Amino acid sequence: MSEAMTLDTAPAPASTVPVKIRGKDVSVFYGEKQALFDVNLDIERNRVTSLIGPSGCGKSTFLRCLNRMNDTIDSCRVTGEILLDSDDIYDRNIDVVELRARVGMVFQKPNPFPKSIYENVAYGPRIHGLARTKAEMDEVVVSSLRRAGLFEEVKDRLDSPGTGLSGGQQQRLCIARAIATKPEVLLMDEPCSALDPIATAIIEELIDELRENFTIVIVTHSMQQAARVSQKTAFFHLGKLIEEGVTEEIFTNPVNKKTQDYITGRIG
Ligand SMILES: Nc1ncnc2c1ncn2[C@@H]1O[C@H](COP(=O)(O)OP(=O)(O)OP(=O)(O)O)[C@@H](O)[C@H]1O
Repeated sequence: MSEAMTLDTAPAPASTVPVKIRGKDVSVFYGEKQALFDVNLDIERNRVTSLIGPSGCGKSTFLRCLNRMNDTIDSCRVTGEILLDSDDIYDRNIDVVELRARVGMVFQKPNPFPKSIYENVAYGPRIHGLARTKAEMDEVVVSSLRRAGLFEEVKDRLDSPGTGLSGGQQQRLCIARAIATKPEVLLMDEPCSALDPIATAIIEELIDELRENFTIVIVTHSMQQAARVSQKTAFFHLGKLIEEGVTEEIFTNPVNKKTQDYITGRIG
């Protein structure tokens, strides 16, 4: 990766890609402690956006705001506005279960259910009523496994436990499970941190293919990974969004000194 070169380059032209999620003045508090400060960030449709920054800067907190996973933390309070297309996802009338079907999530550690490979993928479509017959469900399961790049490896053992797969296969199973409900957005919280380099490379390739059909937001500690997989990058520091823009610009021509310090390893 190139080192930051200058600090005085003109900003990139405004993007014309449609916005899928718009975060406006998003602040997050855990009890008295404020973890995010007035974050304004647009997530573009069918792009991969990386959230980067030092440990504790609020990347995962922001990611979890996007499908209201923070609702599961009692002390957590979110202010500001997050629009998914034109829907305010914090509106009282929003059905959170439906929201999480539209905005799926893949976690750091692969976490298949203690069920068969088939059932791991069929679970979401079943509870959301997305398949009426066994044939329809088979089709959803097979196509989700295919899209997750796992079908060929598991097609002869769909009834075996998902937990019996390798770590990288389990993570692809979790991706298949997440995309089986046909979400519009896929959130990935350090999806490769528990994987070896080969499994990581497979997931990174998959992310690139998936963006054709999904909008993806990924939290990563690896700047190399952000540079490889994302078209947009947002840099957070101490709960503030410091800088965001085209990935290549962020890594070669950051405007802010803190971004430059982070990408050149002086902070972090
Ligand atoms: N459940 C929680 N309760 C209280 N404080 C929390 C909770 N989750 C996160 N925080 C705090 O909020 C801040 C942001 O944390 P967050 O996990 O979003 O950062 P991060 O950038 O994703 O960090 P990392 O890269 O280490 O995962 C930190 O100070 C953290 O201690």
